Amino acid sequence: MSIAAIFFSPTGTSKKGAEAIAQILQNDAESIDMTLNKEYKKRSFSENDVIVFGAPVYSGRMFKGVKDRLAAIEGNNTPCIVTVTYGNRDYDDALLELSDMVKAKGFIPIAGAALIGEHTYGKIQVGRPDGEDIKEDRVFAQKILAKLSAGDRSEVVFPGNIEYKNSEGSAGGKFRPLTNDNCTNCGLCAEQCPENAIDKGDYNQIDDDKCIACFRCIRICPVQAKHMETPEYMTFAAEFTKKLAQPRINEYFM
Ligand SMILES: Cc1cc2nc3c(=O)[nH]c(=O)nc-3n(C[C@H](O)[C@H](O)[C@H](O)COP(=O)(O)O)c2cc1C
Repeated sequence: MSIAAIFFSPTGTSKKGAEAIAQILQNDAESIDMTLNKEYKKRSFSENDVIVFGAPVYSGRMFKGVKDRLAAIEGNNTPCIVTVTYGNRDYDDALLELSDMVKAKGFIPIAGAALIGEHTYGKIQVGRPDGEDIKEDRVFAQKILAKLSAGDRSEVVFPGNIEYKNSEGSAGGKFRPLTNDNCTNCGLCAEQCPENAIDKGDYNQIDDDKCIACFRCIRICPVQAKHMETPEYMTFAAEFTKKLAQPRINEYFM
């Protein structure tokens, strides 16, 4: 039996939840990071394996590129746990969409969760998932273990609209990070950009069509050269932070 966490996680919050759950199921669970847009090794899982999927909510949906990345992954009646992480606004149809996506690939969602993570924009639920969230994830994972050991592989039906919102799906956000004079041309941002949107010869240049505004480049830049400190963004971020101040709770389904 192999247990793996498979995730798309530009700023690392979805990774935390998926890995926390997978590690309770098996302490040496594999981590398969599908954040980058590249050719992934084909993987096929059996009915004896268990996969924990994780991805962020983008505009109430899955980012379109998640489906492309999952092309390399195949289940064969493989039980799975679907988790989405969202920034305290709402997860809308994203959990249902991820569940439908993996079902089409041969997985059986026997549990799932909509988890709170720090929002990419503004200062919303900063630091989440925190220690308390991870504790809750672990309690949930213990319940999954009990379900599995009872031989119960019943599928969970998740909330959401059958006709998902935003019919086009999510292509990401509209903000385009800038680069300041701190840049040392180390190239990390371009290497780690999930959609290869940053020009490898000129890190100032961002391909508008490719960038998904995930802000991974801002989070990982070792010298804080990538930023989004425009007056428009700062105004938006302050208002958004105020609007989403009331914390929501993690929701677990089994
Ligand atoms: C383009 C974009 C759209 C987002 N849409 C939503 C949303 O609809 N609802 C929400 O609560 N959070 C939304 N968020 C916040 C992310 O879901 C949240 O920050 C998540 O924790 C990021 O996951 P990651 O760290 O795994 O990349 C959005 C973030 C981005 C970048």
